[in-house]
Amino acid sequence: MFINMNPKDTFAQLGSLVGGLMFFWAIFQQYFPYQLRTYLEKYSHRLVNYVYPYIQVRFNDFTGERLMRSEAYSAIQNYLSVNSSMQAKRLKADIVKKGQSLVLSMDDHEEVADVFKGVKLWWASGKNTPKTQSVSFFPTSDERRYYRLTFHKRHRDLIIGPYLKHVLKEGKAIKVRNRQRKLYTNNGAYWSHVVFEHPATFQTLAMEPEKKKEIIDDLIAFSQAEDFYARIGRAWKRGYLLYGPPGTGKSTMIAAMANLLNYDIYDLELTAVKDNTELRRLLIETSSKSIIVIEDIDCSLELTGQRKKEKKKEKKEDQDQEGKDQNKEKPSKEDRDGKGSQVTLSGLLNFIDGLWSACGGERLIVFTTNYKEKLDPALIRKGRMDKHIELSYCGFEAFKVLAKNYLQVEEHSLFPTISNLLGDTKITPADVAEHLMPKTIFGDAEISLNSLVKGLENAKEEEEKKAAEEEAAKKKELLDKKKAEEEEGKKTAEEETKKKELLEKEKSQG
Ligand SMILES: Nc1ncnc2c1ncn2[C@@H]1O[C@H](COP(=O)(O)OP(=O)(O)OP(=O)(O)O)[C@@H](O)[C@H]1O
Ligand SMILES: [Mg+2]
Repeated sequence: MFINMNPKDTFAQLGSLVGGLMFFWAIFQQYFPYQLRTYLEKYSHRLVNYVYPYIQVRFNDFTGERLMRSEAYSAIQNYLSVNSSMQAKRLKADIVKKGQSLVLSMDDHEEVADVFKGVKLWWASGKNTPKTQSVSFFPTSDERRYYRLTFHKRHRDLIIGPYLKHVLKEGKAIKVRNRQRKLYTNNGAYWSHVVFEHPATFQTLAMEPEKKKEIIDDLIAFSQAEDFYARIGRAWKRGYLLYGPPGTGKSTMIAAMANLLNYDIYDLELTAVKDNTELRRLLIETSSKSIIVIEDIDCSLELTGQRKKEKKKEKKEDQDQEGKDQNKEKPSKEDRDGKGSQVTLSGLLNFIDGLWSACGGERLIVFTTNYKEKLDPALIRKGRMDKHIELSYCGFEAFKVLAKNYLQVEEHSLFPTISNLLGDTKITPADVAEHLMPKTIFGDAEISLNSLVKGLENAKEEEEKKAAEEEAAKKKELLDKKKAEEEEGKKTAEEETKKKELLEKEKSQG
């Protein structure tokens, strides 16, 4: 009768046989005296347990008196989505990420099998419909769903312990992967968010392949290092400093990081934060699996007291020095509306090191700047900013990534010329990308590459002109200095002779 059935089903059949017998008992129960009845019930349960060596665990979708949605139920639902879509015949589909993807789960009264460390077990879905008088073809809100896990009692320790832990962890991870990610920005002391849908990935990011691989490996190692951080007693966070000229891909890299790790982004505008207390409050509100970004840290952190004065002086000197250089000073909010943030460097440092990071884990902190040398060394020391990544002008390897992405071209006769020109010129990936944008509706690669060559030649010419001008200015400066020195020497010599003459005159008179 039970040939070709899995052992659990065989026992289930046996179980229903025993159940049937018990049903008949129930009918006759009424006619038996009470004591005899309880005696029989006790032994019938023992008999069932003896014949049916499987354990069942039930996970309801709502738990507690106030009927809270069970976290375990939704984790199990996510965990079973892969098995369900392969094994179950009747499935339920749900849309996540605002219509971007479908998640399948098994329909009511379906069963799927799973294997853990060589042990087979079964998950069945079911629902309890409340006993009501009225008959309805539509689902009622009182329906309670559940998952029932069945396994052999000799695997009790393995399933109750490691297996269920594994199910919950995996289920939560799948949920995180399926969730709609968010980009948070602070409006004063409060975060507001929009859906984060930046298409940048590390594949589309133009930079040398080895450097890119190193960063990806570092990020993945971090995201999987929960146990390691717990073991060494450090908060699970990591700081990145991205520095380089404007248009070299700092912001693009942050988006690629978020897309790689499936993290949310908190874009913190420091100049809009009133003081350290507000800063702390904002940071405590950030969730785990997120990147906290402070862009242009050199511009946004206005320091109070002595440091502020020093910084202003420094800024002025730097501006004098850089002159017409492509200086991209952004006015701070203080400059814009006359009342500024009181956030101090020490407040910021406390936030990076501080206890706030103990609540929840998995956070990246990313600072970007165009001028790394302007930053206070305390801010960027190891342990605070663990990894310093320079994003620089476009080299040939980075160009090849852009050519492949923008033009779908991996080889071209113009490549050697472009390679030479890139070696001699400082051009940002943003400028290269602009040349590679399709110029016609057909997106002719030849036209784009020629435009780039022309752009590079112009840039080279300008750089040479600038260098020649600088050289001439330097020469002139040297000449002027020499002239001034000569004149100074002449002046002192004249004064000396005058003094001598005066002395001699005094002597002859005396
Ligand atoms: N390395 C790169 N790879 C791919 N695209 C890039 C890269 N760098 C720049 N771009 C392109 O140039 C544009 C500007 O880049 P991005 O905003 O990332 O620069 P940034 O370094 O953050 O500049 P800023 O210092 O002004 O904030 C992006 O939209 C992107 O398309
Ligand atoms: Mg940027």
